[in-house]
Amino acid sequence: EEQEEDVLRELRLFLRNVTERLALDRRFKAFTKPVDIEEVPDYLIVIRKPMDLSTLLTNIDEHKYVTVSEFMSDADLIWQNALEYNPDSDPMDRHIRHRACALKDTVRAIIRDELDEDFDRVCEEIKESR
Ligand SMILES: COC(=O)[C@H](Cc1ccco1)c1ccncc1
Repeated sequence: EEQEEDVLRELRLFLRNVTERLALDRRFKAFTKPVDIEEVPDYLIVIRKPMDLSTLLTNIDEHKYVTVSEFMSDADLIWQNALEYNPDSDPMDRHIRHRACALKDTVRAIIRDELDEDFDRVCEEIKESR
């Protein structure tokens, strides 16, 4: 009902704010747009589900997420894909993996510090009811 749509609107505002703050962080520049398949032709062979911060924003606007947990599953793909596609010991791979780990830790810290657990529970109840 209307109260539920008010809750999901607030969820989208929270998720947009988190995602935009990540996209402004210079460490996460490589994660802001999809990996360029022309530049990296084997990327889709290795990575089954590409994800990036701009796609998270599109998903939010398309009402794809009813809970923070659903958002986190896609957000986690960004750093997981980077660790998987860039596993080597060369400095470039180590650099993107360091940034991937920083992204993982930063998302978790923001959610821990800023997501109200009662609000999250209401979102989970809406999800269960649908
Ligand atoms: C999330 O970004 C990536 O996984 C690409 C993969 C990539 C390899 C070559 C071109 O792009 C990346 C970008 C910047 N620095 C390292 C790797």
